[in-house]
Amino acid sequence: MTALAGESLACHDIAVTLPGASGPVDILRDVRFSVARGEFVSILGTSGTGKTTLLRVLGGLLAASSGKVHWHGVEVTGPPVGVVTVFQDYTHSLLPWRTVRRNVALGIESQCSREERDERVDAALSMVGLQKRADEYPWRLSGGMQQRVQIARALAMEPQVLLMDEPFGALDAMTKASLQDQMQQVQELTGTTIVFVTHDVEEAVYLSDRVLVLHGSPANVGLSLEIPLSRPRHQVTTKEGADYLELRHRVYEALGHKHE
Ligand SMILES: Nc1ncnc2c1ncn2[C@@H]1O[C@H](COP(=O)(O)OP(=O)(O)OP(=O)(O)O)[C@@H](O)[C@H]1O
Repeated sequence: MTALAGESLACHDIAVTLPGASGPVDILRDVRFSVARGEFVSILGTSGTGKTTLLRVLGGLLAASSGKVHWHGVEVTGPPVGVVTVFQDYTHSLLPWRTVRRNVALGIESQCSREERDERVDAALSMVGLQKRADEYPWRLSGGMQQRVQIARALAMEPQVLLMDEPFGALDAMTKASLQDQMQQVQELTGTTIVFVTHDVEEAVYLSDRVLVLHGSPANVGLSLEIPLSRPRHQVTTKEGADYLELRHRVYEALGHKHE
């Protein structure tokens, strides 16, 4: 199958059934959508709807029970080169005996010369504002900084697609807002396609070009909503706009929160 022009990832009728305590459980059914190159797509849904499961299928970390994922028109049968996943749990993904710099280098060590590796690590650290902490150990850094190290590691791999599973879920509101803005800048600079799982409606509307809401059991895409807010976006002014509030309202409704 050839990819449509500008298409990056595409899900064709994905279904996932997983073993449950009392037999197989259908988690996802008839999930179909595509993500354009350079697009920022968020996936929302109530707890347990299958967001992480869908992200794992997209990243080739879990095989769908039926249906296919295509990456530039080629079927995904394992983690594709160029598609990198960032998880919420930064504490377990950083190696405490390696400095920040050497943690960031982890994914590219065997792939490039020392000079190129150093250049890519420096560029990634600068994108997340951590150049000055490069020679420290990650356990000396705050939670937000540790998550930035994990993101820098993914960026050093120069991915075409970043799959992010609630990357800011464990952070306080101020740190989260600052990382959201850093992600906006990184995407503007690199043109990376981002698929972003979150529980946070405000975060999804603020960051995305499109929001997908999973619903039902088994779940499929209940809402696919374009977010045509101008960029760059601003934490205060964007969120005060009537268009932002209307989009946020529609996402809440799709999640089942009705205003009486
Ligand atoms: N390895 C597994 N084996 C069996 N069932 C699983 C497995 N992983 C997830 N599940 C089940 O699949 C369903 C969807 O889980 P998933 O983690 O994808 O949901 P989610 O929308 O990401 O949830 P949350 O928002 O709470 O993180 C849940 O019912 C979960 O119990």
